[in-house]
Amino acid sequence: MTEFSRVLMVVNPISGGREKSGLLEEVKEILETRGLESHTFFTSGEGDKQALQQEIASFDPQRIISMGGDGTIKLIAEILQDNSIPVGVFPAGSANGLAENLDLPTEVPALVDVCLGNKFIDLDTIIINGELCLHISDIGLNAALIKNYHEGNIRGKLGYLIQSIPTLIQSDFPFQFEIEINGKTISRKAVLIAIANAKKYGTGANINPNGRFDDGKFEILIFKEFNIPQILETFKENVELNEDFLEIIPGVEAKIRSYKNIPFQIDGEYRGDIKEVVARIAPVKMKIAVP
Ligand SMILES: Nc1ncnc2c1ncn2[C@@H]1O[C@H](COP(=O)(O)OP(=O)(O)OP(=O)(O)O)[C@@H](O)[C@H]1O
Repeated sequence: MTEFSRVLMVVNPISGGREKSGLLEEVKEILETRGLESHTFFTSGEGDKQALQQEIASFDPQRIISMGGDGTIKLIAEILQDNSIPVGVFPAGSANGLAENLDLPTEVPALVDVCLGNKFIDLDTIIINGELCLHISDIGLNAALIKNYHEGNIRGKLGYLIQSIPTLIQSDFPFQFEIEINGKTISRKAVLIAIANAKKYGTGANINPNGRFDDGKFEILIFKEFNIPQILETFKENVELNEDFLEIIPGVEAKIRSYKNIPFQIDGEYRGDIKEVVARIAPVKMKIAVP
């Protein structure tokens, strides 16, 4: 028996390039069978923050289900600003970076069970250059790949794969960085530096094997070389990465500087070529339903 009655579905109708009316009907039917009242809010891509804020204020949901990609979860997090309303995640985006880390079931009824269940994590959130980050942000080669992916025509993992070769040829890595963390300033040459709340990228690559997204910290991941065997290692269940490839520094506040403008991304969205990244753990946590 669920101890609440109002469920708000927040649906991005275009996420992942997938039509989802059938999926939505299936979920709504399950909610109805359980005697739950549901509303559906469709994002439009414009003015969503204000419109969703109004919907939450008027419907007063006790549970929210996000049906979209990381951008949709982020929209909800920006509005909630605390962990009072638990959020269930229905992965329906192009990469689903956060969901990849939650070990969610794939069958619809089982996923609805998780979204409505009583097991939660208090997800840390990071503010990076003034923007909320739930999952992973990075500067360097991966962000260059995301930039080229968004400029290309092919979506999904194949699109990333197709963009990887021109990205590698065009990019003049390694880049020179200066990193301020835990009261120290260090210099490093790296192909990319990530600020990670989670363990895995949306592609499934396990780049931060000891990371936890509810420990009040993030990890700075310094990838020092482009090493294909080590990259392939990140797709294994028990990852062993050597220090010549990856250096990991946990922290709550950090500044990363590059001597020239290089691509930067937050949660899979390219955010321009920049020279400085400032990150700090935010006081706000997000309550996410997990299996
Ligand atoms: N109805 C809509 N039409 C166009 N864009 C929309 C719509 N609803 C939301 N968006 C945009 O979709 C983005 C969020 O997408 P989301 O992360 O949910 O899915 P995604 O498939 O992973 O996205 P992307 O393919 O951009 O990575 C935001 O930029 C938002 O403004």
